Amino acid sequence: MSRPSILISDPLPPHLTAELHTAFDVRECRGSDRAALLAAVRDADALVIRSATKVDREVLDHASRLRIVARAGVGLDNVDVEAATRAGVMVVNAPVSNVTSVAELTVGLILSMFRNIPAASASVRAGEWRRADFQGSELSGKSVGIVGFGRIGQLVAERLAPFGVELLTHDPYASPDFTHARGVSWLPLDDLVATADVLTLHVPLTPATRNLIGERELALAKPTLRLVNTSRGGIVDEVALARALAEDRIAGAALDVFATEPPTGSPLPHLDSVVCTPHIGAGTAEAQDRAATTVLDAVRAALAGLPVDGLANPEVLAAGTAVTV
Ligand SMILES: NC(=O)C1=CN([C@@H]2O[C@H](COP(=O)(O)OP(=O)(O)OC[C@H]3O[C@@H](n4cnc5c(N)ncnc54)[C@H](O)[C@@H]3O)[C@@H](O)[C@H]2O)C=CC1
Ligand SMILES: O=C(O)CCC(=O)C(=O)O
Repeated sequence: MSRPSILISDPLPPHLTAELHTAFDVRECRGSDRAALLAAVRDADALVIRSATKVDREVLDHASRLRIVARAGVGLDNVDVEAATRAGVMVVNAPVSNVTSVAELTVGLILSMFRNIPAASASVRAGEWRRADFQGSELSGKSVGIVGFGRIGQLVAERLAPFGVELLTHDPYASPDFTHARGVSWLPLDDLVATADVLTLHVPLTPATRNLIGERELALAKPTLRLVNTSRGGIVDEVALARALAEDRIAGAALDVFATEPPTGSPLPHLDSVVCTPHIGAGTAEAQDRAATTVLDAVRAALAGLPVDGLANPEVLAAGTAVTV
């Protein structure tokens, strides 16, 4: 009998994938290369992805043997979970794997903006010594608005509290009692945007959150607002953001994520008031190890016909459509 086949289409830590080879036929491809993905997924019993692989109906249609899609990270916006469920394919992610890493990057990006760290560093590297040009502001005493009070939003609040900031949040699914118990005031989104000196986004990308921060919201902001996006590019209307920054209607933005990655052709990375990073919120050894361990355990269980913890679509198993290989 042939060994079950695992297709890995985004990079995972090699020291964790090496041991798979003893029990499985492990193949790799680049998920961003659509033709390669469609060809390779035909023989796959499990598909392991990160954010660069889009698993939509076309991929599922090419994958008649597929039992499980395992997303080594949090966001499932690149997986059509509904279509997978209809196809009887389990979907699993690693929801707590990178929370600390993203919260820490968020704090770093906020401080980078307040103290002009990237520009000051580039200037010294260029042989300059322009101290007066890099006068910044203290974070202490400022209002920080957290959009989305889930795992990452809550940890960002916890990490920022010692800086002496006023913590505010908007999350339609978190009650004011819940946020107040954690020292964070709950506000409607418009009030949050209008009050904040820092607005940091921690929501999933869904039809309801696409362009959550657009022209109308940015028009409510104070000119001192600094926006941080370590969630997903599509949550901010990038055209409206570029306009608000170019017209000095807000003070700055720090962006780890973009609507299209890499953001070829976008004016945002070229604006002096923008700090940007290439989607590295989860880019730490610890987070990558946690994410890979979680999803590879799920893959091993699924391919052995054992129960899989934390499925994003448990109804697949309830319907009895998952088949033991
Ligand atoms: N830059 C990176 O490398 C990473 C980015 N992410 C992104 O961060 C997102 C958030 O992650 P977690 O906090 O772990 O997810 P989570 O599911 O724990 O929290 C998301 C929160 O957003 C809230 N929410 C949903 N719709 C909202 C709306 N319209 N307005 C305000 N709040 C809303 C939910 O109620 C929930 O509390 C992920 O979905 C992912 O897209 C996650 C990990 C790494
Ligand atoms: O490492 C990755 O794939 C990106 C992490 C991410 O964006 C997520 O976990 O949602």
